[in-house]
Amino acid sequence: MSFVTGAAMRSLEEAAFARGVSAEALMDLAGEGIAERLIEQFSRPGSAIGYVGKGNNGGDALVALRHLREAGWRIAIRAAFPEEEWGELPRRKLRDLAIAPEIDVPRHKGSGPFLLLDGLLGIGAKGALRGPVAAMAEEMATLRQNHGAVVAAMDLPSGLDADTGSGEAVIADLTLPVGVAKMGIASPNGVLRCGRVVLVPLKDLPLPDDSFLKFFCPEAFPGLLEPRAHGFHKGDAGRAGILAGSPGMTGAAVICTSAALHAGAGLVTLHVEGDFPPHLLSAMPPEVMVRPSPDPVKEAFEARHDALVIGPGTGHASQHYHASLLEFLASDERPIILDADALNQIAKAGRLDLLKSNHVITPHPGEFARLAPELAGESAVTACGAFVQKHGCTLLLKGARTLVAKSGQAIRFNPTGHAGMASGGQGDALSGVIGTLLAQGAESTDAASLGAWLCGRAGERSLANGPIATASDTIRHLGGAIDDWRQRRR
Ligand SMILES: NC(=O)C1=CN([C@@H]2O[C@H](COP(=O)(O)OP(=O)(O)OC[C@H]3O[C@@H](n4cnc5c(N)ncnc54)[C@H](O)[C@@H]3O)[C@@H](O)[C@H]2O)[C@@H](O)CC1
Ligand SMILES: [K+]
Repeated sequence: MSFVTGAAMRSLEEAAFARGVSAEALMDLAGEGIAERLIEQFSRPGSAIGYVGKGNNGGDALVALRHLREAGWRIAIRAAFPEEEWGELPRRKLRDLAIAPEIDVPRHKGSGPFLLLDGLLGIGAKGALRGPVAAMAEEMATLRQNHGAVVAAMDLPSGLDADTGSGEAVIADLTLPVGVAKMGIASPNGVLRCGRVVLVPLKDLPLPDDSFLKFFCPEAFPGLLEPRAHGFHKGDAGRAGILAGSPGMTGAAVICTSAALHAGAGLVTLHVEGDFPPHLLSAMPPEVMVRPSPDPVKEAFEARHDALVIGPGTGHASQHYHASLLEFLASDERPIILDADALNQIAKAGRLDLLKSNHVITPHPGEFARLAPELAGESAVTACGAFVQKHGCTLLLKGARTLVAKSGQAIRFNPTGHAGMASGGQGDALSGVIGTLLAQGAESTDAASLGAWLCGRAGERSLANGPIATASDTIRHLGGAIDDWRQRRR
């Protein structure tokens, strides 16, 4: 599913109108879809306040409020303008609700979540927020900052340019793009202001599939992660060989192997140097086969693994380990994921020529800067595109929103995950999951983007227990994330 510009979105709507779909029907679908998604995000109803401007974006918020009220939420409206100045459609939606906008700043009464629906501006936003719209945006920001309110943006955070993503827009916790994600959401400023992005597909809107940037979600990529046949055996589930951990960084090996197991690998083997502390080996999941050796890299490459994961926590391994890694990489054609210290070694040795189409690399921005210093200052989307034009591997660039790129394919934007996951170990878990998917035969960009989606979703599932998700939390919730993908839960 492509990202679109504001103008392309208007054309899609026009095409739907030409087929006889009414603007009101689209708005009703949008508002209902938004409410459904919001209800899924919270374990119980609370208070929801719709902040509405004059345009159709406010109409989306009003329809969503009606559905939230039916689901047991207390609702209220704050309007930036008197009703006489509103467009025809939002006025109709206000009449359906049969309540009047509040005069004063509302307070959160009762229990449950305190939700603000940002329906001030959508793709009709032009320039900086001004007048009463700016004042309402300020009010939402204060309630978010000081009163624990959660801001959910209808279509876009108000004031965000749909195409460029520029603008001192509302900062949302959750953005619900209507029909198709708008380009601005993937911009650096968009990523900072949108929070989690939960797409609301509209069945009456044809979905374009032609852009250089795609939104990675279950509807758009059917067929990945199919349920297992009854006769499935561990050989079908993939043999993952893992080169991870070194003295002082043994936890990376525990996390990476656990994640590989919980993602469904049939057999997981960890290859480590012989001086790996034995008491730490005992911290390893019992299902993992641990192979200490004077030459673990050689052993890993010579074993019958379907895929290799290389690099989490290997920074303190021996010189020989690093040197033989570069040597074996040059000739092995198996799917291999290269993370963390493996990437640092490649950058240090200036051996980017080793990166081939069977490799998935998963740098964070610091590691990426070491691999491609010439791309410093470029946006993540531009940098990914430029990098894969030069190198044949699949690139997964971590960040507030992870991107996956490979030459000749559209760049994929992963919408899952949240800032509470910003901690050491999450990358080790991600590489274990991707390693499993590669070992099971997934194509490299599918393995990388699905790995990112699953880990992000697992972290989101952990939000039920608080705002921080450690790598162990992510691993614990991987099974639920797999269910979510299969059941197309967003
Ligand atoms: N067109 C349709 O059929 C549908 C539209 N939908 C929703 O409608 C939105 C677009 O609606 P509209 O085209 O009515 O536009 P908006 O609701 O985005 O806003 C337009 C209004 O905002 C004012 N405005 C623009 N920039 C401003 C700024 N910087 N500061 C203060 N005021 C500003 C304009 O004067 C205009 O009155 C979409 O983003 C989506 O949420 C959905 O309901 C689906 C169907
Ligand atoms: K909005």
